[in-house]
Amino acid sequence: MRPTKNICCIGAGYVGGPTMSVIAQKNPSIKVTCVDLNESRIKAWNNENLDNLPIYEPGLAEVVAEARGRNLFFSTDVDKAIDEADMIFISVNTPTKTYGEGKGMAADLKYIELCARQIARVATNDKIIVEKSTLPVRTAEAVKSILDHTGNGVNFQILSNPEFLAEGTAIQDLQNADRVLIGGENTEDGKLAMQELVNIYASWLPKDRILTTNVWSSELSKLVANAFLAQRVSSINAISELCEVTEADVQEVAKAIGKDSRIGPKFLNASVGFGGSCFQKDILNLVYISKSLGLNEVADYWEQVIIMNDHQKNRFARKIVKTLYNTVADKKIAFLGWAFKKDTNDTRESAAIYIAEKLLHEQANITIYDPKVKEHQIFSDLEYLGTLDPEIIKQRVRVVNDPYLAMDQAHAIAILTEWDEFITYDWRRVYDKMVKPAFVFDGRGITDGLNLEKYDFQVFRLGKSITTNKG
Ligand SMILES: NC(=O)c1ccc[n+]([C@@H]2O[C@H](COP(=O)([O-])OP(=O)(O)OC[C@H]3O[C@@H](n4cnc5c(N)ncnc54)[C@H](O)[C@@H]3O)[C@@H](O)[C@H]2O)c1
Ligand SMILES: O=c1ccn([C@@H]2O[C@H](COP(=O)(O)OP(=O)(O)O[C@H]3O[C@H](CO)[C@@H](O)[C@H](O)[C@H]3O)[C@@H](O)[C@H]2O)c(=O)[nH]1
Repeated sequence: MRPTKNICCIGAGYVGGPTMSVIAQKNPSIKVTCVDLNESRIKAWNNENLDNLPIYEPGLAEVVAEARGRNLFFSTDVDKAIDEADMIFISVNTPTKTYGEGKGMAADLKYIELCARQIARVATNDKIIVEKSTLPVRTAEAVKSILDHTGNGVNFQILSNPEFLAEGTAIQDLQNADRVLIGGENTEDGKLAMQELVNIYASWLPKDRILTTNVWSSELSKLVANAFLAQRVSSINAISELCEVTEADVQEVAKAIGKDSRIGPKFLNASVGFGGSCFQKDILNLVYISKSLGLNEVADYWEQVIIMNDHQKNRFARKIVKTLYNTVADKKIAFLGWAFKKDTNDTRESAAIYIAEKLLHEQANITIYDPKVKEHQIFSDLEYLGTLDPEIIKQRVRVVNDPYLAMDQAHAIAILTEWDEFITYDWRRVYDKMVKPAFVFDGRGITDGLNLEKYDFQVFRLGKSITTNKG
């Protein structure tokens, strides 16, 4: 097996872009080419102005500035990059299927299959293929079958190397990963291929954080990691509802249980619901796999994590309507935040989209401010739902660049993303300009330290009963 001098990554998205940037930064002697069919995305990756990269991630621009043009390249010439590469990462999207068998549950593997067929068609020498995308367990079998039966007598080794970075902290997560997981075949060639990939990560990570397993354990571990993380959020969200009716405070409960080292303090923030492109998709995939294998109790167990998440979003929207005297019709509701979490411009599956949908069905007017999400993205998220009349969206939704403008003359504020800047606002000024009584619905648990009640706000924070300065 020849040493890896040339890497190609198919898919320059939220994973491919940052991951290849860090691999290139840490391995200056390896040429890394990230390719994508999406021309505007590649153009943005090549933009001179680093503020215009297609993805916002703290620290990403600095890494790209260091490696781009040295040993990091972005291109739309997929065939050329495949042909030149010793190792090919597949980092394309694997969304939930929207058609046919498994619709709404299974992962759509059409992009993966297209990549495998393209590699098989173009490759003229042996290559290591790395599954970077999140895939159902045993996908490597299908990839191998396509490569082996339509190839040109070329040998392929398939590795599974799922990515665990979280958006908003991608660069930090990549540079200081808790672990890297590499699954491969237990054969001579399989072990050599795994070693090639271990070497790449070992240029910056301690060896004991690089785990090697069989392919199936690696593929399945990715789905399981996300299922466990999301389960913690749904668990604490379930408790938040119980807190609201018992005068317990979910933040105090989370702190108390998190001190137990067996439970740990992370991922216990009650919220308006988890979003992002991964949790829901990957759990649905796990549920689908379990059902397909006849493991109905296993499927039901994990499905409950999603059911609780949907419930949390619904009840937050209902709480707003109920508190505003059972009607939000023609009232102005200010949204602080649209991204699914702070420090990202990604809005996929963001809870804010679903809260807006419900309030628009109640004929509310919504004014949205998010420090990183662009107006066209917000409108496209709402139109994509397919449940709202486009005319209604146009009439009732406004996106503004100034948070004070968003909150001016609002009946209520809904905090839907935990952006740090929200707690720095002049809340006295906000209060003075709002319709009274002025309500704040905190879906992210960030307002406690602000003591908004002192300005006479009526505050609902998930997991705590409504509070006013009168107690
Ligand atoms: N977003 C995350 O935080 C994250 C973290 C870990 C794992 N993952 C997984 O990584 C995978 C990619 O996720 P993402 O968020 O980067 O998706 P993305 O949609 O941002 O990027 C995927 C890119 O692949 C490109 N693409 C698709 N088919 C192609 C082809 N045949 N040739 C060239 N380019 C092609 C698309 O144009 C797109 O730009 C998914 O399986 C996801 O589950 C995502
Ligand atoms: O205590 C918490 C923690 C998270 N969330 C929400 O959960 C969602 C997901 O957050 P996070 O996991 O931080 O971001 P992702 O980028 O979706 O990352 C997850 O999904 C990725 C894609 O598979 C994995 O690689 C990561 O390890 C995994 O954390 C967001 O809406 C968060 O606001 C909460 O509501 N409460």
